[in-house]
Amino acid sequence: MLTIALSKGRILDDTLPLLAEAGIVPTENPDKSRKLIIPTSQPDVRLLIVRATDVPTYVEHGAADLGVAGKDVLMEYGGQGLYEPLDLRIAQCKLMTAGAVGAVEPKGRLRVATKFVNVAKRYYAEQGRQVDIIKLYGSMELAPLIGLADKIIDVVDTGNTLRANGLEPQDFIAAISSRLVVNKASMKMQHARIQALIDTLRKAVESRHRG
Ligand SMILES: Nc1ncnc2c1ncn2[C@@H]1O[C@H](COP(=O)(O)OP(=O)(O)OP(=O)(O)O)[C@@H](O)[C@H]1O
Ligand SMILES: O=P(O)(O)OC[C@H]1O[C@H](OP(=O)(O)OP(=O)(O)O)[C@H](O)[C@@H]1O
Repeated sequence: MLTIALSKGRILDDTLPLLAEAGIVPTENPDKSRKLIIPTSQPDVRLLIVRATDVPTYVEHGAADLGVAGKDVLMEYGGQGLYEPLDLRIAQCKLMTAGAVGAVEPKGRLRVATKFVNVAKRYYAEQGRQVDIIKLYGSMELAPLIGLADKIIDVVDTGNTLRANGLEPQDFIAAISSRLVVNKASMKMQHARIQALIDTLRKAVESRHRG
């Protein structure tokens, strides 16, 4: 059995057409189903529906052989526990700092609200900047508006969410897209099968971006 961990929403929506090119089609619509284990057209391939931030955990521990996770999530998760053989070039955005339009940087310690605590610590450590990191789980844009933090670190695509809340993007941290991740033991034990799937997905990604 090959088990693939995916999260609902944009990753699922953008990954299903790629899996379809490898002949893997869920037997029911995972967006509508309440089931968390979804069989596919291939009797020995199943999908696990997990939270986006949990994908690396499932794959590293071998509960899933493969998964699809945003580079932001992988940067935050850290470690060497997973193979990351393919950039699927889906769910593309940027990891940025952002703050209130026209805000002046505080002289003392900067307060930064984010769900990417490890990324934030690394980023400001590299800059030699003293910061207080405030962990949030969502609605980061609220923090500077309400005086909880001076800045946020979040993913930005169109910038609409920032604009709608009187914030502006500031410093670029990383280009983000979703990656195929593979459990290290699975890669050894089921090498031919997983490599064939990686090759098919790579071709599907390349043909999409050709021309
Ligand atoms: N506005 C966006 N445009 C493009 N890609 C995005 C955008 N927002 C997030 N992403 C990417 O898609 C991935 C999945 O995002 P999604 O919104 O589905 O989950 P999430 O809300 O971050 O996770 P959770 O539901 O566990 O809180 C993110 O990790 C990021 O890489
Ligand atoms: O620059 P933009 O195009 O506005 O995109 C950025 C927004 O997209 C994501 O939220 P999403 O829409 O996924 O909702 P979520 O908070 O439920 O993840 C992210 O958390 C930002 O708030």
